[in-house]
Amino acid sequence: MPLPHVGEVLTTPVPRPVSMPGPTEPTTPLTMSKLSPIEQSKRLAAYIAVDKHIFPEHKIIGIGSGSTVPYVVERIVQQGKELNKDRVFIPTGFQSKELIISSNLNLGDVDQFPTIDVTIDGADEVDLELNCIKGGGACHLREKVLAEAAKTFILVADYRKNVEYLGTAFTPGVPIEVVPFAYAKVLQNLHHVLGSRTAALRMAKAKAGPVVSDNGNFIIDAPFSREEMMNPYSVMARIKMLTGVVEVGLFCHMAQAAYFGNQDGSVTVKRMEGSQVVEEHITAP
Ligand SMILES: O=C(CO)[C@H](O)[C@H](O)COP(=O)(O)O
Repeated sequence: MPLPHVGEVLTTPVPRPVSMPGPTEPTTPLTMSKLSPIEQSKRLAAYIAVDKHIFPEHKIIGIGSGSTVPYVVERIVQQGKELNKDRVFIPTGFQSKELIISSNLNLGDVDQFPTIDVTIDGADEVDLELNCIKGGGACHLREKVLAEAAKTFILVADYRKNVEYLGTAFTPGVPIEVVPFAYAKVLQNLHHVLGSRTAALRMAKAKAGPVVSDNGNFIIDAPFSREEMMNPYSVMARIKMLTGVVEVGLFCHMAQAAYFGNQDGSVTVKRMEGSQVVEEHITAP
């Protein structure tokens, strides 16, 4: 699939259910769709990330969680059955597992494929150095395993997630997965040892009681000060030392690039070049 160039008009088939045959799909500019502006920007970021990073030689692909990732899968499906028949897709949780199955893609797991060619995932926020907060959907344990297993780890998000420092717009705090029997002790340590005074157990919305992750664990959301979040690695390391913590939703120095769909139809790309993060803009009118 040819890659879009800066300034190129990116066109795409009109989305349809993946199981529906559609040999003669009309081509419509990407930004002329009925999606809301936010959804359009998520889709733009996802499509460009797939075009730039998922190549025919990539056979083992990690699929993240959240509301941006369905557009990643939509674009991968558009690469065609021939390319996808020899690929295996590894999910980061229940949602992406269902997405892979309903898109008629081959499902695998990271215990069969501990090395992944490319993982593409969403993010709750990404900072200047490509560190990110993940776990707004409580999937960050598996997400981190798939990010670490990947030769290339790519983030996709809308413009609201593109920030200077973590914790700017995403205010609930750092998502922390904990084993259920240890949650009260971990909370106490967060409050009194690490100084996250308002750290709280994440409660379910349509169920009485706490959110339970795909791994059967609880989630704590722990806010930290701006000053502390300027060094997310240190925050992550201190939380991870607490007994009972399974994983922390701070992904530091893991992503090679992040794609942010903007309201004006452009995409901001932040990518690692050596040890520097460089930023560029791709226009897809
Ligand atoms: O970390 C995650 C789930 O645990 C998601 O990737 C994150 O919440 C982003 O989701 P969205 O694409 O809906 O903004």
